[in-house]
Amino acid sequence: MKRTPHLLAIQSHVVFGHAGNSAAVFPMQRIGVNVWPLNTVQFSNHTQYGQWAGEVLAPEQIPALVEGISNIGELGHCDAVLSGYLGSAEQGRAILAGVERIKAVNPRALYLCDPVMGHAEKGCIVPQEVSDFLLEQAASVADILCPNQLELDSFCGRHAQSLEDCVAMARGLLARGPQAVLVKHLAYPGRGEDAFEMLLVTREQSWHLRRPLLAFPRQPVGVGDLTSGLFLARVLLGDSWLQAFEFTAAAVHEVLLETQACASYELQLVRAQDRIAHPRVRFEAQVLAF
Ligand SMILES: Nc1ncnc2c1ncn2[C@@H]1O[C@H](COP(=O)(O)OP(=O)(O)O)[C@@H](O)[C@H]1O
Ligand SMILES: Cc1ncc(COP(=O)(O)O)c(C=O)c1O
Ligand SMILES: [Mg+2]
Repeated sequence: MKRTPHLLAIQSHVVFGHAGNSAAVFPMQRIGVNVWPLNTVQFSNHTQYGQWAGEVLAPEQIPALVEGISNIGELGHCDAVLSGYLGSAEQGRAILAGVERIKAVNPRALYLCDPVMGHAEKGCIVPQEVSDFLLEQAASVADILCPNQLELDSFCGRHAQSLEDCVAMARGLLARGPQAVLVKHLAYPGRGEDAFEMLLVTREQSWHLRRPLLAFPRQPVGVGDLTSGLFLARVLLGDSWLQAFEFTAAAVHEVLLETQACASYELQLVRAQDRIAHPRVRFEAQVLAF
């Protein structure tokens, strides 16, 4: 029997709705991964509501919790670490120490970093020191980086001019150490207006994928977290980079279709659960020549 992978997911938790772990944990479990959620913050709701209650986890809790898992002899079973929304840069440094510790007992373990940097206009609020930490420290430790366009641009210190430029920028990130860069959402000048585009760049190949752009009165939050979580889960389940990319695009699209059909601002993960596990749609990624 195939072993069920184990994944330590370190990102935000919201009591109401879906962002961070509250967007990623259930879908990853639903497709067959044992998830160990470690919540960097516990907020009442995601920050794009403009107000929230709750607390940031004290950074010393991260090594303490990793130590606790080590003490019961389970740390070596961790196949991957995922990090997303961070409450502080100190939390980020504690995560990197945890990743180092896990890799020492399981050198095959992967680290996926979703460099959530915030989007002031959209109301996603992340402290500046967190962005600095992601740029200066996390990118070189990650095996997989999952920026959106804004985060890719921040990493490179300039705005992408074209799709080819996005590939070049992602290759620049690969040069820092990661094996794969998944750009969850492209927004370069001159792109088509009718599609939602994604990009996957590895050392060997680059792929571009289009899925339909859906209209929402308010853009749902947590789509990025759902995307990075499903991508890592599928890689752990044995998919190639390309298979994981195409599956993720299809499963996320299914969630958005369900969310749109319910006219909901929050992702409809429970209602879409069977469609997450067995997407009805399929999007084929195209190999890029450049
Ligand atoms: N198919 C789609 N149609 C329309 N909007 C989408 C679709 N897929 C994702 N989105 C939206 O696109 C945005 C992606 O945000 P972006 O900043 O690129 O990544 P992240 O979710 O990591 O913040 C989100 O607002 C999400 O709700
Ligand atoms: C608490 C929290 N976590 C995570 C996110 C990131 O969500 P997304 O996947 O849309 O980037 C947000 C965005 O507002 C948030 O408020
Ligand atoms: Mg994001």
